[in-house]
Amino acid sequence: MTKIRVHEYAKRVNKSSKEVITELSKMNVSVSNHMSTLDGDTVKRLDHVFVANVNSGGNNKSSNQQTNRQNRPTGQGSQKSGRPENANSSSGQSNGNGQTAQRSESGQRRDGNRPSNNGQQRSGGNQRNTNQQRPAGQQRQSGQGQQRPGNQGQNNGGQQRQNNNGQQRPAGQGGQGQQRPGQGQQRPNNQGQQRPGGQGGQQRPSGQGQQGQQRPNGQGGQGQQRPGGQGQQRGNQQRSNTQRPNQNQRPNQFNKNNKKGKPQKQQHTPAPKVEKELPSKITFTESLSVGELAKKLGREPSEIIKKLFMLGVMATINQELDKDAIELICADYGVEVEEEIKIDVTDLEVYFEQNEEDGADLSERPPVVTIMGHVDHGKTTLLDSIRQTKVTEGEAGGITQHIGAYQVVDNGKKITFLDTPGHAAFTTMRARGAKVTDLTILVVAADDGVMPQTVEAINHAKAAEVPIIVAVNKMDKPTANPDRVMQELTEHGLVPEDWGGDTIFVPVSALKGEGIDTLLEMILLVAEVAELKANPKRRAMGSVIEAQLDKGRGSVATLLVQDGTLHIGDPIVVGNTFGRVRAMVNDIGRRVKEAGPSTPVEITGLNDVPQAGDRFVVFEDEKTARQIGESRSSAAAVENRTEKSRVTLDNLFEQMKQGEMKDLNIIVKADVQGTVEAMAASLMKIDVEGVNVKIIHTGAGAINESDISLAAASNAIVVGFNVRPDVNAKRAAEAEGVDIRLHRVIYKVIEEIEAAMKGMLDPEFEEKVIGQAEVRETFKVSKVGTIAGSYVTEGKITRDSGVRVIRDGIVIFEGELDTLKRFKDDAKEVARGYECGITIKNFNDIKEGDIIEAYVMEEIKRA
Ligand SMILES: Nc1nc2c(ncn2[C@@H]2O[C@H](COP(=O)(O)OP(=O)(O)OP(=O)(O)O)[C@@H](O)[C@H]2O)c(=O)[nH]1
Repeated sequence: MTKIRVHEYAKRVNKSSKEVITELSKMNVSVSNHMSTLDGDTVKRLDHVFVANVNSGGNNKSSNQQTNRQNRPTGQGSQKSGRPENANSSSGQSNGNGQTAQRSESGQRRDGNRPSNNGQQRSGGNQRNTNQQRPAGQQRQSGQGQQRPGNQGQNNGGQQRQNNNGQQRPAGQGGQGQQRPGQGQQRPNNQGQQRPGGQGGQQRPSGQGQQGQQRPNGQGGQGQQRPGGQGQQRGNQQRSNTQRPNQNQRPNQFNKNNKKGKPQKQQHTPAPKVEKELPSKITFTESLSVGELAKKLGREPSEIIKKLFMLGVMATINQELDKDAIELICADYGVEVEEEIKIDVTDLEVYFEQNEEDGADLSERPPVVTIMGHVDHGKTTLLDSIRQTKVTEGEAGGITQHIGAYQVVDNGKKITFLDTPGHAAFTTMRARGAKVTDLTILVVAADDGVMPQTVEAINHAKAAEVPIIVAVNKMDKPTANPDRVMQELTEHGLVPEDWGGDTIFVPVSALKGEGIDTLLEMILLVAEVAELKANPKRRAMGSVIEAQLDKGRGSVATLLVQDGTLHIGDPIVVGNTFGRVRAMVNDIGRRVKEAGPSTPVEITGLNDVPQAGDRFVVFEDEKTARQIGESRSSAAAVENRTEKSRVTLDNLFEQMKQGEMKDLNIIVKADVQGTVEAMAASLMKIDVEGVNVKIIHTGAGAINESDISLAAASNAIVVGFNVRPDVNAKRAAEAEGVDIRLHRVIYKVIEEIEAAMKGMLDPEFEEKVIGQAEVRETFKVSKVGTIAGSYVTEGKITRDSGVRVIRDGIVIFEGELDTLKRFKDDAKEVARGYECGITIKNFNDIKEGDIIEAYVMEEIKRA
């Protein structure tokens, strides 16, 4: 015999689970609850108790059972084949035999009660139902008419109660006897709908009685439902009737919503929970919360939380999970995970990185060339010379116009020259992120040789990893000595091809236009080797060469198209500005409709003035361009308010730790070349794991603006040894946030940088320059020494300040101030704009024009 649960059995024998459990305990069979299973033996033993009781209950009972048994085989074809429990559910109407039996019972009881209650119930309105139920429940529970007057009283009113009681009490077993036929009747009622005809004929009389009672009693829905769902409805009603009394005993087994008339389904045997099928793969960006992951996996969050708990992670439903956690959980479910990388659409660099995959549509593009060199070595003359010889050649009548760049054609091939000579502009653009230049022409005057700015230019080009062609200029001059130039450049790593190196040297005379063709030829050669390519079919992108606000035309920007083709009307984002390309003018002042790769054009139509070096990108539609432009501009405003994160010795270790720094770029400036070299060599020897010291530029003399712009572009630190920054450099360093470290003792420089790299930099005091005075006159006074008649040009000089004497940008003495006087009186401090007399301890070699810098040591408050 199949195993059966206590409650199922209880239903089968029309008893409550409690009764069955009690009986079991009497039999010494221990069961924990109504869900416990009973084996065949126990069932037989129980049958012995319950079925025997039933049988002995009187004629009615036996007839009842007979009716039951008869009903099953005869009335319900489907029941016959199914297990008793399934009989009714197979008919789709009710939940199972056990339940049906109960329902039938209660329904029947109701019917049984009703005939005598009829009149009262009608007048009793809805209470009638409860009225009927309660007795039914009582009868069923006890079979002895243990009515609950209280309940009935509440529901039905005293009169009814009495009547009910009155009816039921005398019914005694007879009441049960009445139930049985009802039970028999019940089934046909339920089944009657399914199988019209069925046993309905026999049962109808009592069934009708039931209906007759219900209808007048205002259970309105029933009347309407009857055609389709009468049996169900009735069943439901009966069920509800049955439930109420049963709720005390089996609170969870019945649906309280049954008033709605929905057929109840198997609630006593909970169906196994059908779990959603797992997805084969899920995707996420950055992270997922536990709740989101659960949703994606189609699982309960609690299940995920449990799994996390097993992995040692205490999580809540809203907790964000990192990639590892997500992967672990998904691996546990056997689900594949993919992280979607979110692209910041407002980052224009992204578009530049993407364009490298164009493949088939790539075609050759003209090289973009910058001319650099020392002052007066002939950069402007060379640019003019190239332009005159080549531009006018092809474009007769074209009025050359300065738009910051121009193109020439040589041997049918174009070359684009950036018209702003000098490395300052070059580096400024680079500092803004623009990698515009493909090639640098280093102009060196043959009569002058390598000069400081020549070296600067070399280092700027090297830092930008741009190949160099050397134009040895002024070859027409009798004093020209190209060999000397070559010799000197060798020392800076530019070795001519003739000498076994790979640098191209072209002797030219910019003034006379000699050697220009060869120079252009060489440019094209280098460009060819570099295989410069672009895709003219795509939307344009590039960089701003220069931009200004024009009174009549508004914002005017010269753009260098680096890839794609720019058209009139294109929606464009330029730096933090946006708009539509309204008008385009080329380098010879002609209006053009489109501009291909490496072409410089001047455009109007932007909402604001961008900056040189800004990137531009054309978008599909104006709305996108506007959105991106606006969000960039607001982001830029926020960024402006926050400090720039250039490397400084103070944040070096932090940056190294975060893996942002692999090279520590240093620019070394010192008073004499020998010191520069010594410094550079010592710095190179610093050996700290994880970071290389890279000297990107060295030079003798004061720290100038160019050093700062190079430092800014290359994220470098400037180390000054016995030198000071000039005014412009100071301003630039402040603006760009470049760290300048000034020293007078070589080992201290090394020590400081090494300590910074090891994260041990812990200076307690910081020097703060408080003012500067210019020596206007000197007085030699015996015993006192030299008095410097000075004028305070900046800040203030105080009695207790330390001083430095600076001559031509070089610190010649550092020491203490001895006396500070205003006229004849000692002064505590002298402010800017006032004259004063200064003497310096142990130093009398002061001269007119010297700068006295006053400083104090301030304690640094560490964060
Ligand atoms: N003899 C001779 N003189 C030249 C040549 N190229 C330039 N010069 C002269 O050198 C001087 C400086 O030339 P620029 O072209 O202004 O030099 P630059 O490098 O542009 O100078 P800055 O703009 O000050 O950096 C001018 O007087 C030119 O005429 C040349 O090939 N031969």
